[in-house]
Amino acid sequence: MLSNLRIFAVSHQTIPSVHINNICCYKVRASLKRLKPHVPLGRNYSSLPGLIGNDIKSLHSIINPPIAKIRNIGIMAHIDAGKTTTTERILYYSGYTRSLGDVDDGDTVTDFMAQERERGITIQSAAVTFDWKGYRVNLIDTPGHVDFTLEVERCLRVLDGAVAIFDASAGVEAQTLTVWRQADKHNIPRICFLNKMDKTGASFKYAVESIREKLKAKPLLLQLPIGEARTFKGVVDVVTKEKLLWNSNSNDGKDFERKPLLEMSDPELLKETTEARNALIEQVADLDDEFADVVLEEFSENFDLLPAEKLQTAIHRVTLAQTAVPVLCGSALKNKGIQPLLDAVTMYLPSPEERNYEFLERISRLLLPFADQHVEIPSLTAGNIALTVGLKHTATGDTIVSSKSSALAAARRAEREGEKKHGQNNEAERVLLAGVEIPEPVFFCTIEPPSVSKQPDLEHALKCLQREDPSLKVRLDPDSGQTILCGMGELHIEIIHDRIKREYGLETYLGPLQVAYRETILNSVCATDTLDRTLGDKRHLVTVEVEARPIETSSVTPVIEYAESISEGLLKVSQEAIESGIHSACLQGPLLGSPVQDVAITLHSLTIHPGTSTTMISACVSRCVQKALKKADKQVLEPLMSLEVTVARDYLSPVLADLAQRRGNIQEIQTRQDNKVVIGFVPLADIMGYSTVLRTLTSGSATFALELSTYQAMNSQDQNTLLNRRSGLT
Ligand SMILES: Nc1nc2c(ncn2[C@@H]2O[C@H](COP(=O)(O)OP(=O)(O)OP(=O)(O)O)[C@@H](O)[C@H]2O)c(=O)[nH]1
Repeated sequence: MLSNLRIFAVSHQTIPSVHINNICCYKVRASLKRLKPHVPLGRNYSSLPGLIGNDIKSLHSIINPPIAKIRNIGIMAHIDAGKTTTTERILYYSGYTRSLGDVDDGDTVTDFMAQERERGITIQSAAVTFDWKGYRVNLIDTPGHVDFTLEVERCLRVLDGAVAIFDASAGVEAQTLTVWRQADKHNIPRICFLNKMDKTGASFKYAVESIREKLKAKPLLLQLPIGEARTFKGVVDVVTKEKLLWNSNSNDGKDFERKPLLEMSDPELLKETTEARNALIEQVADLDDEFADVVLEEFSENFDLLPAEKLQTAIHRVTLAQTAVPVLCGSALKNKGIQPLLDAVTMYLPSPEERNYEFLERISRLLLPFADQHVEIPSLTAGNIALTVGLKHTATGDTIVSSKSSALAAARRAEREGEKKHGQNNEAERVLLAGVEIPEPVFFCTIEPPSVSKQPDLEHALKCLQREDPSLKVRLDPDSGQTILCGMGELHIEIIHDRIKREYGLETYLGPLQVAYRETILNSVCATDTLDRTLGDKRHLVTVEVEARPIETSSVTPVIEYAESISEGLLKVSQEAIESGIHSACLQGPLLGSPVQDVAITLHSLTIHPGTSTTMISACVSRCVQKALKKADKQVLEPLMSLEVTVARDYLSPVLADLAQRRGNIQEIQTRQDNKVVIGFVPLADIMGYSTVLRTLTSGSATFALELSTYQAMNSQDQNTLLNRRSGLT
């Protein structure tokens, strides 16, 4: 079955079977005789006799690798930067070809159009597949000439990553800018390869600077060249502190030696590499909070102890996030630096499953429901209701469309037909079906698996249940590390508990049910804080002054304001760090550790020492806001429920008497036939276990409905009792 297949080009030949997430790349030629499969696809390869050219050595790539081991990448650059030469080396080292092709001799694999071979340029994108160290790489060599940008654009749509090749003597050239912008548009993670390091005038420093300045990208220097121009003989791997030297007697560059840099033999190079590695670690830590935490917690004293794998994983994440680009160098013509480039492709560029496409979701079966029976159907027309099976990323309340473009097309149609809903400006929003409004959970309790080994099973069960029921929230207690279940009521949590047992075969233990309180402050307060830490050679210094004041929003999302002097020059990354610090401080109030509601936080002053990481900015702002909240007069807010009890006339009095004891506030008593309907408000803390009590009071004749109305301030006596109870004093 063809499914989730990105078609790059169409062939008139029938393809026996195509596997998901491989790129299908048949060049369409006028004569079928010349049709050349550039991707050996699927099983039954033998059914394509005679289509494999003599220059193609390996057929082991027929076996389909796991998706995590696939890399769909493109090569892009300015004309003549060396894409085709680099591709030829890649094919040779991977075992795809037996000999090295040469653009200047007109015998390359990918430039196979007559015009391409004659002119030594790439016109049409060519695709090849090869294996490298257990990875399947589908590679597209794109044209560098400005006239063929449409071709580049067509390729970029199907790629997961790209290698941008530069002429190291020229740096960023005009066409590089164009394709770079196209790659930006398609959100393609990239690595840069500074080619032609052997050429007179080659300059690593200059090329890196031009990436920084012209492309406005942050280069991550993963290698340093050993020599330049005529003296270029290899590279240093900055991540592992090894030198890679190519054998000058070897014609094809297959042989090279990789050796750790030693103080004795290479003192200067080692010093330079250590400095580059430290700078790289700091740069990556600045861009990746997870890595920053690892560095700060474990390796801040000595970066040399940081394992290469940890740095590589973080570089992979940063590359994927496109907040920086790894830079490598070499000389394709002189056969140097290509093998580490291939390692970098598999290590840092994403697999298809790591990329977000517009529609990934797959429906495996379509069913018509008849109560608890289902009948499988092949298709469905608009207006019907059916069930689907196999959705992995969809949760209750989502709208599924076949693609973003079909959503937009539907929006345009809806607009033409005058069905435009008022107040919704975003085109895509207009086609969304009304989602479900998710109420705030008011109860919580801890949930524990029968043994630690069952924790992953519990997490899986809760994840599935949450997708089905968005009113169920699960979080981790930051202090105890326990899993907390937050739900709409006692019955809700009981049912979840029961479903985990029945449907997932897990016997779990629930802690006592607790009310989800909130907190607020009653007066304006200011606080200042300074965070000063030195990490490696780098000083992180932040000083901040904030004001917290009460406002009326009924929301736990704080309103954030900036003094004019700050907002002017504030970088987006710093602003995000500040806001994340404020949000995290407001999630755990000083009284009960509950979310803080109805506050505005104003940033009055902020000084950031150059080079300070965003993690440090966040941490300092968070600490300062917590300080301010602590200083203020505080108030606990409790959930107030609206209650409706339907009771037979004879039982009205005991029900009212009971509600009076529960701090109930009766608004109205209506008559509905023989019944009385009591409508009012009651604090949640006083209505726990109400169903059992009501059943006893009314001999099972009453029913009730409970819903969160608002959060109200507790009176000081009740608040003190609660605080004392929580702190274990009573
Ligand atoms: N000195 C030097 N020359 C190189 C290197 N790589 C490629 N060249 C030369 O640069 C010229 C262009 O190389 P190609 O590989 O065709 O470049 P391309 O980027 O594919 O060019 P288009 O397909 O036309 O965009 C050729 O003459 C190559 O021999 C290198 O590493 N060093």
